[in-house]
Amino acid sequence: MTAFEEFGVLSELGKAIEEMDWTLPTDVQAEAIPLILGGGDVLMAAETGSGKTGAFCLPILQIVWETLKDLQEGKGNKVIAQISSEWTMSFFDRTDALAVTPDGLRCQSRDQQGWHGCRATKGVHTKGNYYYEATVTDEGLCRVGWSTQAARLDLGTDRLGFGFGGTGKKSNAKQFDDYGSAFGKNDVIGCLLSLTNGEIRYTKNGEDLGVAFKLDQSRRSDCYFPAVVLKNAEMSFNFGAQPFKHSSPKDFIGICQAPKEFVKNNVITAGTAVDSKPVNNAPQAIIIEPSRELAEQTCNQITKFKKYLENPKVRELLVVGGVNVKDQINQLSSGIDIVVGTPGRLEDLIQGGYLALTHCRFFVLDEADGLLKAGYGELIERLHRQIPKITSDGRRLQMVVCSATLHAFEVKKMAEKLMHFPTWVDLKGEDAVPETVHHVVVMVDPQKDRQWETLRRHVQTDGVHAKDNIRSGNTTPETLSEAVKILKGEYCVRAIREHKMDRAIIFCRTKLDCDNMERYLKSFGKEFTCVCLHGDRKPAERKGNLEMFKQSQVKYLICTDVAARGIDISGLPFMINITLPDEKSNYVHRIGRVGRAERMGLAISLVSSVPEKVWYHGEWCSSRGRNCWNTSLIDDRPKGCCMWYNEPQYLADIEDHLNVTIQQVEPDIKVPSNEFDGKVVYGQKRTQIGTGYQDHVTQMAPVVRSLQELESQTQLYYLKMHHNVTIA
Ligand SMILES: Nc1ncnc2c1ncn2[C@@H]1O[C@H](COP(=O)(O)OP(=O)(O)OP(=O)(O)O)[C@@H](O)[C@H]1O
Repeated sequence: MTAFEEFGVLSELGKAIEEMDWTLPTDVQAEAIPLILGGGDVLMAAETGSGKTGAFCLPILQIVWETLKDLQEGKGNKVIAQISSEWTMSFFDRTDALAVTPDGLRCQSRDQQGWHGCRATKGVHTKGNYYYEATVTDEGLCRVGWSTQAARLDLGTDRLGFGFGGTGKKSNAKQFDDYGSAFGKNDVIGCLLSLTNGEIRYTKNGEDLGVAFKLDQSRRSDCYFPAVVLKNAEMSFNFGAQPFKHSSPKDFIGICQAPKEFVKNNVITAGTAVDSKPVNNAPQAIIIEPSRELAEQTCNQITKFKKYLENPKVRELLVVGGVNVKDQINQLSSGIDIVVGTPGRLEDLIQGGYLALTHCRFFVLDEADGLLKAGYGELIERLHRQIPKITSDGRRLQMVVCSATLHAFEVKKMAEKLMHFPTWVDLKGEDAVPETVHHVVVMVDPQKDRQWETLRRHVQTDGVHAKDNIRSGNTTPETLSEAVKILKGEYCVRAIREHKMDRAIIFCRTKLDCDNMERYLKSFGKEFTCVCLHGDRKPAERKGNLEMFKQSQVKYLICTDVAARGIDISGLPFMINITLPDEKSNYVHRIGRVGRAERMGLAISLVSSVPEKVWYHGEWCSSRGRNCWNTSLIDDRPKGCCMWYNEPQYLADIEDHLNVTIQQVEPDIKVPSNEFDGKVVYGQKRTQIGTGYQDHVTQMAPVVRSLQELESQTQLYYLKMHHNVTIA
């Protein structure tokens, strides 16, 4: 049995994992896998390269496969049997996109296009006057009332259903007539059925709205069930088990007190109800990733894990922008179980009706803080609203949210709003850098280092100073800023040579900086082979370039923050930050491209000691940077597209956030590795794995000894005081 199987992972998955040389689960995997398998919502905060992808992909893949297997064996609907002795809304007599909470007393549908309905587990017949309350708990369209078992779930659209809607209309047999007044959020609608008089009436916040319907004589012996239909709305129900908000009108009793002989159970129960069979374009899991590269990487990981999961096969699909959408639509319609994608394309397919959320039971936000900071919060909420909170086979939607920098305000707010009693898997309690990453900064000071005045070959700069009249010899902020840009190119080459970097990822601030750096490195010929990865490169080129770098066909990958998160290049030894990111969490992600999976890595950040003028194209820039030469500052009038970048401030912010002082090295970029780990070979597995247990024991021994002595003294005192024992 593999170590993973001990955590409840299927042996088929264990076999695939073994082939990948994963002998032991990482800490985050050991904690998160059982939680997800157990049905919980999880917030997973763990350092870069600690194996978070496996921690959510493995249990999800397992549950998806087990569900498919159950269906194949005809056990699909077995999952829950609703407690039949209670009056609740039915988990079974409902349409797919309507969710019922586990207590059966709240219904929700987040489909904005269609109506979705549900009936109660019991109904009344023959005799008596009955009352229940329905409260609007969220904005949207609702219709509530009574229907027979044979009525359509779209209440009020046939002769057997009687509804009162939020727009102030009553409806039966598709006839909508004015009645009472409109109602909305927080209004309490009382639904009254008098079988004695053959009448249906309603109250709104306790006020009687009068008779709404008279039941035909021929229909009086039917059994009537509380019923609701919702369009992007939510209602809660009280059948009388709790005190009513407005006491039931005279001669009416709470429906849950109806005498047994006048009550019938809803015949649609587990086993006969809504089919939980998969619908082709309705996957069981949706995983959202912030970049195409990361989505592809996660999807590939699933493909590797499922190698031995046979009969049925789990079908995964990558849904990202920049690729032919028709192929994705075709694959969706031919059947899919797990979808991994970027937010924009996912939403396009969902809104177009090509991807349905009705069977989704896992909603995963990888790099969640990044998604939220990139402005996808609303999109995430929109999708979450459309996913039924209880799936068609009666299981609760599970949300998994992860990142190496999950300790962000936005994440906590979102978790409170969308997640269901989530468990934090948080090994450090704050954003942290793995011990395998040796990160240092080099100050680039153009006043001390005047090489820039004489360098014959240097990197082409970004042109922000085109109109700034810069000259060597003068010391204007503009000249020093230009000098920094030139020096940074030089320092980058120096870092590469000093550490004999044959593989490194180099982060620049802008796409233009990347292009310039690429040209500069290429100017050295074969010594520095490199490729570029940023948002202006075509998808095929991006993919090809990343692959070339992964396969070591080129030495350097030059990229913007598009590659900061998640990208996993095995054993990558070095990274260079040409400029620090202004978003502190991205520092953690960028340097986390090295030092992954227990291998050592060196991250060098170049930090300008003087302000550096840089491009900053906001929404006011009509071309969003392409061929924009507006070198005025953003504070100028008219507004320009440049700003002064204060790197020492960003460095201080990062140090403050991580609660560390980052080691500074001299401009010769010699890194004293002894302070880190004298025997370090970047790119290799760390020599001292684990907690340094032996050292630990030696350190702790005297403390344990003195504790033991204290304990023994205490016991002696106790015996002396209470039993008057004299001990020699
Ligand atoms: N149990 C394991 N044993 C050995 N290697 C593992 C194990 N789990 C994951 N890995 C490897 O560790 C590397 C990092 O994993 P992964 O990409 O999931 O990290 P992550 O925590 O998602 O990092 P990031 O925060 O940067 O996205 C991968 O190459 C993966 O194959």
